[in-house]
Amino acid sequence: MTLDANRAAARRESPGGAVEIRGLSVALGTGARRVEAVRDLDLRVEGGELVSLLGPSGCGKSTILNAVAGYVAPERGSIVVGGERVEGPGPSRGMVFQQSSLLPWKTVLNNVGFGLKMRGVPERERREASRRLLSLVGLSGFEDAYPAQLSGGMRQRVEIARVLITEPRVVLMDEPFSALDAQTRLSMQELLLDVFRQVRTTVLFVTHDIDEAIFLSDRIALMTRRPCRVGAEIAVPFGRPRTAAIVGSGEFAAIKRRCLEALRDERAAAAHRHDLEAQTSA
Ligand SMILES: Nc1ncnc2c1ncn2[C@@H]1O[C@H](COP(=O)(O)OP(=O)(O)OP(=O)(O)O)[C@@H](O)[C@H]1O
Repeated sequence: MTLDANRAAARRESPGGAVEIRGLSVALGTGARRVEAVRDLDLRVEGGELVSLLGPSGCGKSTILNAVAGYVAPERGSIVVGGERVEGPGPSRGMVFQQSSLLPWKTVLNNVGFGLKMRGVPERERREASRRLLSLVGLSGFEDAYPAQLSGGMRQRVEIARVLITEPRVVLMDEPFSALDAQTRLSMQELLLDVFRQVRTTVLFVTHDIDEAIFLSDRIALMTRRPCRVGAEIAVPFGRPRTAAIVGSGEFAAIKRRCLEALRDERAAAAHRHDLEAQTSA
C-alpha cells in the first residue's frame, strides 16, 4: 500500500483518536531549578497513525508524552485527544514506560486485567479480555506467572497488553524497548508492528534510535534541543504490513540519511542560538 492509501486505511479502520497539540509550552521545576522543557510545540497525529518523536537525550520528549498523558500541566497551549481537551490523566490515554510498571505481587493475567478491575468490569469478562490480549502479544500460557519470572521483553509484552485492554484512544510509548538487548528489541519492534496491524490505534512513540523510528513509524517528528519543538517532519513511505526486510533497502538508508542531516542541521542551529544568547547576555 502507498503511504496515502495506508493513512486513509488507518483512519477508516482505527479506533484511535487524533492528537492535536497547539502552542504547547511546558516548564519543569521551580525557582533557580526551573527548566523550560517544551516551547510553542505544534503537532498533529491522525487517528491510527504511528508517529515517533526522535531527538537528543534530554530535549524534552518524555515531557511531551507526560503532558499528553495529563501528568504535567502546560504553561501555555492545548492538547486535544479524540476531540476532548486534556485536563489531567484519563482513560483516553495509555502509557508504556521504559521501566516495568507491573505489580510484582499480581500474576500476569491479573496485571493485564487490572485496568478493567478498576472500572468495575466483572471477573469473568476481565479474564476473557486479558487472555485475548495476552494471546495478541504472544504470551498465552504465561497467565499465572509473576512479573519477576519473566524476561525483560516478556514484561514489556505484558505492559502493551495491560495498556491496550482499556482501549485508549492513543497509546503513549516512552522508549519502551531501550532497556532491552538488541535481539529482543528487534523482536519487540516486530511484535509492535504486528499488534499495531491488528489493533490500529494511534501511537505516539518516543525514541532516540533512528532505525527504530523509521522501522515503526508512518511519520517521524525530529525534535529540537531544549526547549523542545518539532524541527522537521519526515514521512516514512513504507506501507503496512512491513517486515524487517525494509531495513536493508536503499529507501530505508535514504530516510536515515535525511534524519541524520536534519539532526545535524539542528545541532548547528542550536550552537548558533547558543552563541547569539551568549553575545546578548555579555
Ligand atoms: N522535575 C524536573 N525539574 C527540572 N528539570 C527537569 C525535571 N524533569 C526533567 N527535567 C529536565 O527537563 C529536560 C527534559 O526532560 P525529558 O525527560 O522530557 O527529556 P527527554 O528528551 O525525554 O530525555 P531522555 O531521552 O534522556 O529520556 C531535561 O533536561 C531534564 O533534565
